[in-house]
Amino acid sequence: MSIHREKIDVTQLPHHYDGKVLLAVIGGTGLYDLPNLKPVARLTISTPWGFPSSPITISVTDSGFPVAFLARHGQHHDLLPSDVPSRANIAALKSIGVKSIIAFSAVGSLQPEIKPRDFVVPTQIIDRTKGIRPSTFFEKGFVAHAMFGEPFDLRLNKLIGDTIPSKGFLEGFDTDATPILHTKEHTNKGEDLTVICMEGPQFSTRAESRLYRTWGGSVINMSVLPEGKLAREAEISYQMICMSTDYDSWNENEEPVTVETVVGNLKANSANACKLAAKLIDVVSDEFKKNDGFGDDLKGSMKFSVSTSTHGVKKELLEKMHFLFPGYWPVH
Ligand SMILES: CSC[C@H]1O[C@H](OP(=O)(O)O)[C@H](O)[C@@H]1O
Ligand SMILES: Nc1ncnc2[nH]cnc12
Repeated sequence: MSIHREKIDVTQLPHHYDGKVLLAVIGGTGLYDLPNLKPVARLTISTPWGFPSSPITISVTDSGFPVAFLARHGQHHDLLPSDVPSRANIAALKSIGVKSIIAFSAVGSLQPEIKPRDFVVPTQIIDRTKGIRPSTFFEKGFVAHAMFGEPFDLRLNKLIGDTIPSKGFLEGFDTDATPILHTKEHTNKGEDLTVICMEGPQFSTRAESRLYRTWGGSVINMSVLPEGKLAREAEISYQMICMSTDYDSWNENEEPVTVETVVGNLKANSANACKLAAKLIDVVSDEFKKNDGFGDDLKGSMKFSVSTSTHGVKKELLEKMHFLFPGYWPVH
């Protein structure tokens, strides 16, 4: 994929895009656009759960494959982790046809071998949020329970691990950093890589950080939940790519993490993050082009995960759910 150097004023782009967009990238702290792609539309989408964090930019790869991009904390990073409108974000992406999401996140490392500027493809999550974030599309009157034992899409996870080399994936790139891509199968001896999701916005105490290490935590952030849960409910395959920016607070020999450290490493590593994002988009778009059901593993899963008899559900609730699942449950 070549770098798209021509600067385009995204505010002047069309506000509609004809056609489905199968892949989305959610950008976290430090990743507010996809500079390697050509933007072709910018959508403002209203959902029954409000507006997303930012307009959704549709860009195309050199081969014309469209990718949606959403900035999790807003274009100017004005949303706290607890205030990210994750339901609107996921619902808006679903409404334009998205089947797979690659979500980027800046994380603290809980393990010495995960160095600042390394990337991690996690396989498990521990929830340390405080229950203040809306974390389901369902509500009183319409009850459903999604599977979440494997919180990330294992097919997407394996595809990334198998096609992007753990070392040297940035070869030839203008950087003095030599990051590693940590994956369960290729660098972690088949052991899960676990992301702890805390509420924030304050960072962890040393005691908390040490506790998470005893729990088997690999990295820590404030954003994989409820995003991952909502993607699961929306039947969208979801994988987070973590970029390590600091050693959190567990290491007695180092100062506890500050935003300065996080932002310093993000800035120094942003070209690497963009390069990795571009590679991942190419790999996933090739998979979609095979047209063999990639991204469809969850299709239909929520239809049969509902506990409430749909005859008893209020019309307004069913209509709201039809934004996500058109045609699933008939409105009587
Ligand atoms: C600025 S450090 C804490 C902040 O960074 C991470 O954001 P994201 O996951 O969106 O990259 C972390 O989760 C916190 O929200
Ligand atoms: N140490 C940390 N804790 C939580 N979120 C983070 N994002 C980046 N570093 C982090």
